[in-house]
Amino acid sequence: MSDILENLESTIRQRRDADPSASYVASLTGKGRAKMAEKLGEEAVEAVIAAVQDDKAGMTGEAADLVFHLLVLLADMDLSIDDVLAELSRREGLSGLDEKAARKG
Ligand SMILES: N=c1c2ncn([C@@H]3O[C@H](COP(=O)(O)OP(=O)(O)OP(=O)(O)O)[C@@H](O)[C@H]3O)c2ncn1[C@@H]1O[C@H](COP(=O)(O)O)[C@@H](O)[C@H]1O
Repeated sequence: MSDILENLESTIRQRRDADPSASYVASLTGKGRAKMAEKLGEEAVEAVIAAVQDDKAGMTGEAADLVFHLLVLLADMDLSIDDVLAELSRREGLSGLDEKAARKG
């Protein structure tokens, strides 16, 4: 699974400087970080709608769009999926409820 994410991350990094008329990644990158963030938000809303409608096929597609646009934004911030996986690994075994309680003191 993470091979697919790593390959996609590598493709996105290569495509950032491609011809925007031939590459969606290059075209979106050229529009700037605010536009990338806006697209991520749009895809998140579309995923929310698919979830509320219990549309499993729609959700699969929207989740893929969401992950793709997240990777585009991470690349723009010079972050990688490995950074995110390291953070998830750090949290492994720590209950979200315990973490919330610790934050609230
Ligand atoms: N995984 C994806 C991927 N998922 C979604 N998308 C594109 O993301 C866009 C999503 O935008 P919307 O659904 O909002 O559609 P839209 O209305 O056309 O978009 P806007 O006009 O609002 O920007 C669509 O154009 C999709 O085709 C993707 N584009 C590219 N990839 C991967 O990135 C690689 C490089 O792509 P290029 O940079 O285009 O060569 C590809 O080989 C794929 O592996």
